[in-house]
Formats: sequence, C-alpha cells, structure tokens
Amino acid sequence: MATGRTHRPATRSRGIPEATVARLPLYLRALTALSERSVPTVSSEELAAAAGVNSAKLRKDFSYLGSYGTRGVGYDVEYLVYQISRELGLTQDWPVVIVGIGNLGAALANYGGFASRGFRVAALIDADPAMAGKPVAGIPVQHSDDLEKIIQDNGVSIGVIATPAGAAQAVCDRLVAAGVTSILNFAPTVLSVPDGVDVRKVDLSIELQILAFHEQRKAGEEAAASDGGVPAAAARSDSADQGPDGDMPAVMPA
Ligand SMILES: NC(=O)c1ccc[n+]([C@@H]2O[C@H](COP(=O)([O-])OP(=O)(O)OC[C@H]3O[C@@H](n4cnc5c(N)ncnc54)[C@H](O)[C@@H]3O)[C@@H](O)[C@H]2O)c1
Repeated sequence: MATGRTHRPATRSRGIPEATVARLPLYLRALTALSERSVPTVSSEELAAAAGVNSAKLRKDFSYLGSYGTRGVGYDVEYLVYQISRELGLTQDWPVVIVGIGNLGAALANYGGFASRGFRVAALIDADPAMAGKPVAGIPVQHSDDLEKIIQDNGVSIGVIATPAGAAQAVCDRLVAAGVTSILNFAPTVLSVPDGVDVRKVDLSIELQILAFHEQRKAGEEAAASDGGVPAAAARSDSADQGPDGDMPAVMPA
C-alpha cells in the first residue's frame, strides 16, 4: 500500500505537467465568467489577472494545449473553454458519490457547482440507518451496506469522503475495492490507497494555517522593515504549489 498521495508523475504521459493541470481549473473558472458575459476574446494579461496567475506562465500552460492565441486579438474565449474542458475530461459526465451525509456532505450535495461542471451526484451514502431514504438535495440517502452495489450500478469512478476521520480509511478501502479510482477526501486524515488511485484532499483548516503563517511573517517583515530591514515583498516567497506533506492540496493557493 502506498501513502495517500496523488499517484502521478510530475509530468503526465501526454506531456502536460501536473502544475499546469492544477492551473487549468483556474483558467476555466475565469473563462466561464467571461463567456457568461459574452466576451469573445481575451488577452493573456487579462486572463492571467482574472485567474490570479502570471501571464508568462499562462502562455506556457496554453502552449501545452496547442493554444497560442492571435497577436493583437488574444485568445478565443469559447474555444479555450472547450479546449480546457476537453483536456480536464469535463466534456463527459462523471457520476460522483458522496459518503457521509452530515453537515459537510449535505452542503456538498446541495452545491450546484458540481452539476454545472459535469459532475453528477449519482448517490448519497451514509451509515446512519435513520438517514436511509431521507432526501438531501432531492436525492434519497442510501445506506452504506449497499455501497458496493451503488458504485457498480452507477458506474462511479469518483468518490467524495465526508465521514469522520476514524471512518475514512475503511470507507476509502470499500470504495476502491468497488472500483472507484479517484477520491476527494474531506476527512482530516491521510488515506492509503493502491497505485492507480488518485487522492485529492481538501482541508480548509490547513489553508487557514498557511494564511496564519503568512500573516505572522508579514507582521515580522513589517517590523523588520520599520527597523530598516528587508522589504516585505522581497522577503516573501511564492506560495508553494504543494501541500504540507508534498502532495497537492485540492484547494490551490490563488
Ligand atoms: N476538509 C475540510 O475543510 C472540512 C471542513 C469541515 C469538516 N470536515 C470534515 O468532514 C467530515 C464530516 O464533517 P461533518 O461536520 O459533516 O460531520 P457530521 O458528523 O455532521 O457528519 C458525518 C456523517 O458521516 C456519517 N458516517 C459515519 N461513519 C460512516 C461510514 N463508515 N460510512 C458512511 N457514513 C458514515 C455519519 O452518520 C454522519 O452523517 C469530518 O471528518 C470533518 O472533520 C472537513
């Protein structure tokens, strides 16, 4: 058993680096907003600012997609939305199950942003018998005894874990044994998965701790600057693209 990392080399087989892949959703979010405003084209500088990315990095990222824009015109918004969606596999339907329908699982089930991005919540699963059959976001909760059948019947390859930490590994093992190959883990624990299974974790408290670190550092730098020390901007390094234990956090630094 390997540890709960995203088991992918730094560069994927099709030659797109993981760091670029991690920025594609940021571009897509910015492009979708432009598309909704019927903006036809966008310059690399405008799009980079909207996505919170350096424009040279953006041009390099888009070169991996074979998209170079037109000098003086910029990038065609609709075509880029299509290209990035296709690259991310969003042009197909992805049935997703959410396991653990408490506060967080119910909030995720109610989040409209999954469906609009091609992620259909196919089933909600919980271990509490009292919840079985109760609708959440219009979908009846199913008991975890039926987890394997639910995965197979719905052809699910992506599972979201929103159970307490103590239950997460057992839930993960069952999901994987049933055929799930990608897991989004909200439980505050490191999951062990076999090779070939991708795990992304979301931990808002870790993100807050990173912000607290930067706040503390800014305060120290300001104190040093007022003493004639290193200017704050020079001392601050780029936000790391990696999580604290080396894997990529699902919530990317802006
Ligand atoms: N990642 C984040 O940023 C973040 C934010 C909030 C909460 N969390 C974590 O998300 C998890 C859920 O939090 P919550 O507030 O919704 O908790 P909750 O207690 O409201 O809900 C947990 C649900 O999981 C169910 N459950 C327990 N064991 C199960 C199992 N083996 N199989 C299926 N379902 C099972 C329970 O019946 C319950 O409905 C916790 O681990 C919490 O620490 C993470």
